[in-house]
Amino acid sequence: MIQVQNLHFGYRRKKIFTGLNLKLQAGHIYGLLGKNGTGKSTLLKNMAGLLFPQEGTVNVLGFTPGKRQPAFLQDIFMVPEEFYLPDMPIEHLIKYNAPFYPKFNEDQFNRFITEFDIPRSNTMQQMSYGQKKKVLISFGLACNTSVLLMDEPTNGLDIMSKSQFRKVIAGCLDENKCIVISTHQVKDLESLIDRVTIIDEGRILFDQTVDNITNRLSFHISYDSEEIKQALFREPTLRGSAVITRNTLGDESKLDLELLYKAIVLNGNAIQSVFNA
Ligand SMILES: Nc1ncnc2c1ncn2[C@@H]1O[C@H](COP(=O)(O)OP(=O)(O)OP(=O)(O)O)[C@@H](O)[C@H]1O
Repeated sequence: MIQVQNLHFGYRRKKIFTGLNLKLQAGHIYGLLGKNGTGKSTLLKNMAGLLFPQEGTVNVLGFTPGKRQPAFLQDIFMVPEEFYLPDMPIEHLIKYNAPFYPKFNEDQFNRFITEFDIPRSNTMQQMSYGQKKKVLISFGLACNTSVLLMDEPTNGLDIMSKSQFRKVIAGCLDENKCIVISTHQVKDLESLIDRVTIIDEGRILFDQTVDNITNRLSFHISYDSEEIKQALFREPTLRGSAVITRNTLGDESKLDLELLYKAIVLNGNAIQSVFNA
């Protein structure tokens, strides 16, 4: 569905990607993680046709995004980290934008707006940043595009909205859609994503399905000093140590995405060795 091959991209003299490869399939929610400035937004923009590869190719739904063909644009939606919505009521926003998306479903949009508790009578200027963001997310979801890219979607959302966000996203995925979410708010995504992709210094540092991760690794709190010492990664907590160990007993532990991220950044070889074995 999305194939990035040998992507080279940079801003003026600053190289961001020098040969990045990535393949994303339909039916999945991908969590794109990486430190500040590593190129997550840049990658999403290359996929959306907002930036163009300097070398290599990006193929999305069989299209070259940079050509910005109408058939491509009507089947992809990006919720950017920074956005501007013109000052108008929600009805006008729909009236002027929905026609670009043939699969837009107004009933669905209204349902999301209600679930997100958006004051319908307000114009965009009368809404808070979080409320505007929820309008944009609702619109993006209701467009029912095959590809949905979201850059830091939960930034600015309150606690209740974050859990509603997880609920609506999970309800929107089907086997024909691919959702890519770039975020630092890993806790917001933990129960939602089914593949973790970490980029670092222009390359893919880690790319595994959540099933594969929890099959091979166990995430738990340990009080056993020997186990803590042998762990692939450990972090002291107020009660025992949070550890990542090899899942030799077929445990079904819950992925701790923040711990995994730290482990890969700080002790990547140990974690990678489990997957390369
Ligand atoms: N328009 C631009 N002109 C020049 N440099 C840019 C531009 N946009 C981004 N950059 C630089 O490119 C690098 C990658 O930026 P990008 O926004 O893709 O990173 P990111 O991983 O999304 O970061 P964050 O997690 O902070 O959102 C950064 O070092 C940034 O300073």
